[in-house]
Amino acid sequence: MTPARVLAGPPAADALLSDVAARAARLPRPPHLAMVRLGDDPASVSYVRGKDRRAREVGLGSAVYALPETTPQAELLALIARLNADDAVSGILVQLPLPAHVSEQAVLHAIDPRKDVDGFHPLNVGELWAGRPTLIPCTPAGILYLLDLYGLPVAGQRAVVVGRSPIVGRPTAALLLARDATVTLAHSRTRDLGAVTREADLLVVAVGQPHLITPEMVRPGATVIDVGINRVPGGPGGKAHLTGDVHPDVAGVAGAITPVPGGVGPLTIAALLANTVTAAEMQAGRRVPGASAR
Ligand SMILES: NC(=O)C1=CN([C@@H]2O[C@H](COP(=O)(O)OP(=O)(O)OC[C@H]3O[C@@H](n4cnc5c(N)ncnc54)[C@H](OP(=O)(O)O)[C@@H]3O)[C@@H](O)[C@H]2O)C=CC1
Ligand SMILES: Nc1nc(=O)c2c([nH]1)NC[C@@H]1CN(c3ccc(C(=O)N[C@@H](CCC(=O)O)C(=O)O)cc3)C=[N+]21
Repeated sequence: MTPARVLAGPPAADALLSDVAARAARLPRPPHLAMVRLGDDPASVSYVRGKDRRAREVGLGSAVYALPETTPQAELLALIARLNADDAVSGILVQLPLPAHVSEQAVLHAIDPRKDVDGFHPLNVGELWAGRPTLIPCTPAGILYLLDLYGLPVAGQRAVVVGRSPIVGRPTAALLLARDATVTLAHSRTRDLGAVTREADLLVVAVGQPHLITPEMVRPGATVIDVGINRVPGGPGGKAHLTGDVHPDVAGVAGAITPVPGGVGPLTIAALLANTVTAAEMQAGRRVPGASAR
């Protein structure tokens, strides 16, 4: 079989970001993204830095609130309340995971749903599952953008999503359903995972286990989206390197596949900035919530 087509993320992200920049330039003032992170987890620091840099590159305002790991929940909620009330702030992102003394649920409920550029507020989650998406979680939005850009069909496809987290698996399943795929959502309690994944025309894997998906679990010709980002030892010079949830040999079976790194990750960031512009457009009265996304 011919090796799978590689669905490269960076060119797709650039295409989305050029549209983001054009939409931002049409607004009366630049959309502004406020990002909050607690503590100094190296991955979080690096992701937030990447988002901040890309935001500026496309003409968005951006500010990072780097708070100590020990910040009390009440203080974090007070900051969110200030950002909610500030008309100059279009979008708010609180980087996850949060330290154990802070309730993720309390924080996500506190963000104004119209500024919720992660799409994690229960109001936006509900709209997504009702098929009326407004601010869509960034990784699922990025995956759909990637599929559309590479001309891969979604409607009518048998889609299997492995992983049911609130930030990736669940909203991806909801979005694929809104786009008329026939969706199965698999997880750690799924019996005979391989039998389920082999049914997929479109397989999305968001688990966090290196090389969980092996070639015999994939239907020949399927499209495989590898969301996993795992840091494993044994990279060049003995350093850790990044690898996905999908075994590299799957490229010999699949019809199309996303690499890690350089696949879904860059689209996640681009989708966040697209959401920031969407939020700013809604706040400027230029867009009706619910009239988007499909
Ligand atoms: N590229 C990007 O932009 C992003 C990448 N990621 C990466 O994606 C991966 C997943 O992240 P996230 O969703 O936050 O992870 P979570 O740990 O929150 O969720 C993992 C999910 O995988 C399921 N799972 C665990 N083991 C198995 C198994 N053996 N078989 C089937 N399902 C299993 C779990 O099932 P159960 O619910 O039953 O426990 C759970 O639903 C990570 O590697 C993360 O780094 C995350 C966000 C963005
Ligand atoms: N509130 C919140 N919103 C998020 O969207 C969110 C979050 N919290 N917490 C953590 C996860 C993870 N995430 C990624 C974003 C970009 C890359 C990315 O750009 N990855 C590059 C490589 C990056 C590297 O080299 O480490 C790539 O795949 O090519 C990865 C992962 C967003 N998340």
